[in-house]
Amino acid sequence: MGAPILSCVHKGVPGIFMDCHMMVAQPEKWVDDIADAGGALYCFHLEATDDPLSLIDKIHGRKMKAGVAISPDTPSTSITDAVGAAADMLLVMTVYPGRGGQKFIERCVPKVAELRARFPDKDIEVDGGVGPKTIGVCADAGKCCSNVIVAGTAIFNADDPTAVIQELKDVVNTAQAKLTQ
Ligand SMILES: O=C(CO)[C@H](O)[C@H](O)COP(=O)(O)O
Repeated sequence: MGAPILSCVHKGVPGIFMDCHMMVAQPEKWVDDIADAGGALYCFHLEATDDPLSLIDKIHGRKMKAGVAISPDTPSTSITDAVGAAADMLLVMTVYPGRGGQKFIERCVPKVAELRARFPDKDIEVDGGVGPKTIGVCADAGKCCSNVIVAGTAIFNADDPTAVIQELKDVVNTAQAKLTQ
């Protein structure tokens, strides 16, 4: 989806929070377009830039939140303490970027735990192959603790998408509640 579609969605759904995951080369180029289209969060891939801190500044300068994504083969330690502190959200991809419907890559899960240990107050998102069978390991307090979930196939292919959304939310909310006890 490009900026023109985002603009239409923004106009049609007032108040929508558009989390824009930019699987693009040269993510610096699209910040203004996405901001002008009403993007609320601009998430770029760490692998796609040489200067993540300047990019985060640029995103914040356009009044958007900044997300930093890592692909399955990128270690979580590539997100330095400075980058993690500057970002608003960290995204651990649990499939290779490119298309929906891929199998969840469980070996990526420990990266969520490592990031949660270093950045206890950040939003940490998982994206790729997440559904009722895999949500537990993504959300489970104490083991992993991602609090933002992207799910495509599990919802769009479900007989009852509303029920699946509720199930995913319930698992995350239960895990988050354990954390505050
Ligand atoms: O963009 C993606 C991969 O490039 C996402 O993983 C995808 O949109 C989520 O879909 P699914 O839940 O089917 O993995």
